[in-house]
Amino acid sequence: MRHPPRCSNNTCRVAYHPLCARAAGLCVELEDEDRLYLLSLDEDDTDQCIRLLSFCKKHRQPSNDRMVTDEQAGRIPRRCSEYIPPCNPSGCARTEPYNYFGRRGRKEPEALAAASLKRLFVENQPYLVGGYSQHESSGCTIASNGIIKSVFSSSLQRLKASRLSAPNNILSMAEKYQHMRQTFRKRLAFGKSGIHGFGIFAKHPHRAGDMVIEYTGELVRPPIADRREHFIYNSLVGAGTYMFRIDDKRVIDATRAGSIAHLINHSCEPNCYSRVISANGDEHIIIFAKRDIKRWEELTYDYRFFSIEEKLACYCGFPRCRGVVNDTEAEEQVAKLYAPRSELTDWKGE
Ligand SMILES: C[S@@+](CC[C@H](N)C(=O)[O-])C[C@H]1O[C@@H](n2cnc3c(N)ncnc32)[C@H](O)[C@@H]1O
Repeated sequence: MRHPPRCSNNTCRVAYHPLCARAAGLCVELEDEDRLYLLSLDEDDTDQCIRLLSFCKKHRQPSNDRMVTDEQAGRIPRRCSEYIPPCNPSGCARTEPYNYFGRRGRKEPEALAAASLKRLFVENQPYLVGGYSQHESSGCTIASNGIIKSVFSSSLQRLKASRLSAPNNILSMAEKYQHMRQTFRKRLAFGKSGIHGFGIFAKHPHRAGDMVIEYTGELVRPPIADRREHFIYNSLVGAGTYMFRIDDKRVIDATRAGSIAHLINHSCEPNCYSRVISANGDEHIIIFAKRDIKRWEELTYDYRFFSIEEKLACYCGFPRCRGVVNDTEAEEQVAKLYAPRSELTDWKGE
């Protein structure tokens, strides 16, 4: 993810670190947010670039300013001082919780604040592939030892049928991986989510089993991830946590580096799922389509958040929402073996 290194005002040369800018309360927002609901990734850009506008203290301005100069949208250009904001039922637009009316599910500010506090504890977990398993539509078999076998018959047919059909020679998981990397900018966009903050949306329909995007970032050990969460990012990033736990020894930190996959929100009825796969000798966290996904659907997967003690309220708003992001089933299993320290007594022997 690349952020603007300096003030978006054309004449200004003030530069700052994007996370510091956010912490300092500088305006950091989507370009042309008023006109575009979703921002497409620049297809020619070789970086995975999220285009955000930010302004230094001097040029910081209400977001209405861009409405003022938005000639393309057919509005009459006016001076900022002449702009009168529309009436807001609660009296002041700035008191509204973010995207209040656009949210699905529960939206109480207290619940949002609680979720924000608990974000520290959220870690996505992929499904680790054990033994041999074959996803219905992926057309490939992944072995636990990392050897990938291609199932030639169905893979090619399905890829051809897909809207963004892959070249005919794509057969193996490694080749599908390459294809996914080459096409994700054309297939995905990010924008404001009805669930939380920003989310990722499908610009094209996807089919069940399609490799959608890789979750990339910095590979760190859990103690480092914990330290970063508690001491660094908590004060700098307001949106959520971007840690993805692969296993007990490895965590992907996508806070400062990585793909836009870190913007995919959780849902209790997700249209995607995560898997660790081996391709080209390396392991990768891949987000796969769980079912057919329509154009402009928001991508979601089950975070499988695990914590016996913490509950994180879920806002996915789907009928079968568990109410929490937690993996309640897994937690129940472990809870049977779990006892708080206070209830533990010394082993006396028999
Ligand atoms: C990896 S971020 C997802 C992107 C996030 N929407 C953003 O704008 O940065 C994970 C954070 O998003 C929030 N989140 C994602 N899905 C959620 C859901 N279904 N309900 C509540 N909060 C959610 C949580 O705060 C979580 O810590």
